[in-house]
Amino acid sequence: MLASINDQSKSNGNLLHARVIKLFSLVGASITGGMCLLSLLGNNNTLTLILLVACTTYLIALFSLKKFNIKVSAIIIIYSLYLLMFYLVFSGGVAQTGPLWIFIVAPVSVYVLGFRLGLINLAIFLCIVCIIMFLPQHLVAHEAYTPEFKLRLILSFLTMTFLSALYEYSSMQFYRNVLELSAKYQQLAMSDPLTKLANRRNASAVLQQEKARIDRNHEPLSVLLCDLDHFKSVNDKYGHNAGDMVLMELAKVFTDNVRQQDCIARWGGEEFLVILPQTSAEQAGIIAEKIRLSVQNHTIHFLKHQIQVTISIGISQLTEDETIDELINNADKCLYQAKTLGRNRVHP
Ligand SMILES: Nc1nc2c(ncn2[C@@H]2O[C@H](COP(=O)(O)OP(=O)(O)OP(=O)(O)O)[C@@H](O)[C@H]2O)c(=O)[nH]1
Repeated sequence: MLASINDQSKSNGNLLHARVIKLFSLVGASITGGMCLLSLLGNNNTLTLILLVACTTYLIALFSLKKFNIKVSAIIIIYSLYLLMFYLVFSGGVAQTGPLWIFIVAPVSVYVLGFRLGLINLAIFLCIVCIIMFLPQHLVAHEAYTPEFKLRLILSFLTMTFLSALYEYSSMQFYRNVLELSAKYQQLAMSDPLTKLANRRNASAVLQQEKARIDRNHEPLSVLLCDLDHFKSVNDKYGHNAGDMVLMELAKVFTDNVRQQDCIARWGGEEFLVILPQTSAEQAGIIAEKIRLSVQNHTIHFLKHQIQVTISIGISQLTEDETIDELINNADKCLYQAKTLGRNRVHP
């Protein structure tokens, strides 16, 4: 149950990520589309063609977000953006303004690729930009920038990268803290503070889930309702702290005697509910007897006292047309029978 709540938080995060990537693609397509028209009017054919390709690529990224997944769109956005920037630095764009656009690469990279991968990609990106700018003209003819311009471009790009990484890192930490905190509060809301077992609310949710499951696969499900015998006298004789200790120890005994897939809950004060999926009443009887004997043979040490307790157990198996309330009521009736027949026993 807790895992599913955490999964839900993560899928909400993914949904937000998908929305932002969608926005990036839309903004990218609109800007490159607009710039494409401007360069067409300015008769710059090569730039027009490149911007048209970029605009189409962003539209493909937007489309692939609906058809495929976020990762494909993210890769398309980032690497097409890099290629466009390399071209703008190489050609100088319009009146040497091309390199100004490289500043958008830093925040987009760390957001889309994440902190680590984003930084690695930015380092490689900057190296390639430097190679383009410092490439000797006699090797490949490209836009020539003054040394001052190149130095300032690199320094301001590094500053932008640092700020973007810092922002991404702090929002990552914040997101992690929120996830941890929400898991902690969910844990508190679903478990019993004394025994750390599932609480009644949690057990009810598990029962509803199991009911929905067996309505489909028709597998048996049984419950054991266990109640401590004469627990009041334990409290009266040894004190309330000793009583608490008994409850905590019993929680361990229960846990040691059931399978991983079973759920043990503190149903009430000194009442425990064991939910046994894929278990018939007959099989549940064997488990109940095992638990009863383990409790009987277990000695609880509290200060200088050695406390021994017993439990009574009522068993009920869920039938096809039965509700969860009816299942628990039946188990309660069996438990009552076990108590009237002398306690320290399993019924039926
Ligand atoms: N120490 C402690 N005692 C609790 C807790 N919750 C319930 N109890 C006690 O459990 C006792 C239950 O008493 P009863 O309902 O009379 O039942 P019983 O003495 O176990 O007798 P039978 O069930 O008839 O065998 C009460 O004394 C409650 O105070 C708890 O969290 N800690």
